[in-house]
Amino acid sequence: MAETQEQKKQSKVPILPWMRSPVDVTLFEQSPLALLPCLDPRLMEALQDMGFSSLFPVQVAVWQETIGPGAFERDLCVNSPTGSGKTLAYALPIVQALSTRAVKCLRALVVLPTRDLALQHLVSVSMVKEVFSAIAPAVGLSVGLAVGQSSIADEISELIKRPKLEAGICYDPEDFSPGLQSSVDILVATPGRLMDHINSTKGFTLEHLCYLVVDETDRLLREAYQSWLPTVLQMTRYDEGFFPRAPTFLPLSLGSLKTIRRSGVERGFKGKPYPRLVKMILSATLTQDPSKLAQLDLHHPLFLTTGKTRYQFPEKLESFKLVRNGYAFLSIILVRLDVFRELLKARSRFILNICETKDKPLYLVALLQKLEGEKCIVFTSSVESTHRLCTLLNFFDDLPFKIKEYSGLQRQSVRSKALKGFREGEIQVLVSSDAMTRGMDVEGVKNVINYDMPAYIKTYIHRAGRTARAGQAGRCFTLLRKEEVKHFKKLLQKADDNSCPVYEMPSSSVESMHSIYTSALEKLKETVETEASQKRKVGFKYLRAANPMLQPMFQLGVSHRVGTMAQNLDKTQKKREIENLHVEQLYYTNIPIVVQDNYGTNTTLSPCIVMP
Ligand SMILES: Nc1ncnc2c1ncn2[C@@H]1O[C@H](COP(=O)(O)OP(=O)(O)OP(=O)(O)O)[C@@H](O)[C@H]1O
Repeated sequence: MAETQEQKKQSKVPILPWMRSPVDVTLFEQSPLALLPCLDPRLMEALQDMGFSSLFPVQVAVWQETIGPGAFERDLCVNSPTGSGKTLAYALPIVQALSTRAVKCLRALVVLPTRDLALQHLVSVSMVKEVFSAIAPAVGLSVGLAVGQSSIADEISELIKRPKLEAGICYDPEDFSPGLQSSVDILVATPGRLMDHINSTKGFTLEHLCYLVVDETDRLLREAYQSWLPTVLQMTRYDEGFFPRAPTFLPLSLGSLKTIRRSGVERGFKGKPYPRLVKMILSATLTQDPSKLAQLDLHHPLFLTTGKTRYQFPEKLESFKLVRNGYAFLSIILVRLDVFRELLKARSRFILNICETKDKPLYLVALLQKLEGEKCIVFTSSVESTHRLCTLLNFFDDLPFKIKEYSGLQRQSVRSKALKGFREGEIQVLVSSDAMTRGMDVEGVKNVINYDMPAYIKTYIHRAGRTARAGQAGRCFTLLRKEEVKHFKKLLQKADDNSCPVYEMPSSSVESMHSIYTSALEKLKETVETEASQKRKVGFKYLRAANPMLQPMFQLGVSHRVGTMAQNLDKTQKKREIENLHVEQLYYTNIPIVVQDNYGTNTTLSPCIVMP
């Protein structure tokens, strides 16, 4: 078969030698649980309780290299499409391997990206924890979570067994108590919280760690977070000689922590005096960049991938594009001319943005109607447009499906409720920003709609991957403006995919909605104005709460509120992703307010709205 353009391009990109001869996951068959060699019967039962009767190909391939003949001898790099079952692929062998452990201590660490703090990562990280929690107790193992969902004090009491002392933070690294033990065998963590525990939690140690999983590696390697990766690697590195190697780069606060791994053969690495930390890295869009992969210090890595191209879509995913029809567009413009003139006069950037979206909302509504209430996720490019679009859609009267928004602008409780409703089928359409693109697993999502075209192929892959999961069929629609068509074509070529036909949407299906659209736009305009004035008030309210008396509370990790606060205060600051800050300290001065993030960067919040 002739090489495609993308394959030719890829062959010119320098890749690491071990990546040139991968194990092809497509050559593996789905395997019934009963035929899986060495599977612990207790785990088989747990899997059956989850409703799983067989393992997917990627899970079989990883099993072969871990519990099977591969015997964990090599580090694994897995590139497998969204929804192919990567989580269980690493969870099952780790749990099986640890099932014979005699003493409880932290032996497996799974690190996932932070993403929008307090938003998506909590969902996807919790999902990873759910998978472990569904199988680990069957063999007497326990699983913990360190993601900043609860206060650090609560987290510590979950993770560390303290015979006499109550939960608390160790501010003095010298004050190391040997009586403390890990309550968990497996920890699922995000880098920020992991570093908090490494730096401050008495009794938290990685010295027994046997397995390190870096899920969604490409994304995680972008998260430096106080050098979490080199720190973890350093803390788990055993000394080849007899004398402990002094840590060379660790921060002072880590000085008292043990960085030399215990020797032993407990993990059964034949012929090796010291246990090697086994690493597994996984993604649907795994990086091939040698410099990035070098950070992981992989041991004799084995590359497992699906198919020939770097980016693969799920087998049963169909992609379509919706391109604006010239006549329909013109007629809509004519009908809405008055509204647009009005809107253009307005100064609010929200309203100007509405103008830019032109007829897309109408096409979206027509498409949703055609999909007849099937579960859909509609992706937009920002939290603001998520909110506006969802508000607008809800002004279309009599739509026969329920639409909710899912974004970082909402309170956590509201978001959780929306997601629960969506999972349970009470809500059929979820409008979301890219917060939901990675890792999110909601059963029965039949369609993904890119209301705004994704800028990168990786974003497209992860968005589209919310459907067609676990071997199910799914469709991905992308709404395109004329000027976007070329860029979109190029984008798909990166995944070597030219099969994205135009989805026919007759102009008649949108024409009948003109008047209702006009009135919905008017209502949206009013809502946006009302919300803008409310937001100013909210700014005052939050700042009043930022009283110096509350500082200890923030230091104990009640930090999301500060993030939310910042988000509500200043739109330009938001661009710098203030909502993602994990705030360590909050200083209150009259003017201005400064928050400090995990990188040690101070960010000044707009002083003009500070209440004395
Ligand atoms: N052996 C199995 N049998 C049936 N369903 C499975 C099996 N393994 C995983 N699943 C289901 O497949 C879905 C996708 O799994 P998972 O979330 O692990 O995929 P993934 O490859 O990590 O996807 P992403 O890259 O999008 O995070 C989940 O709903 C999971 O419950």
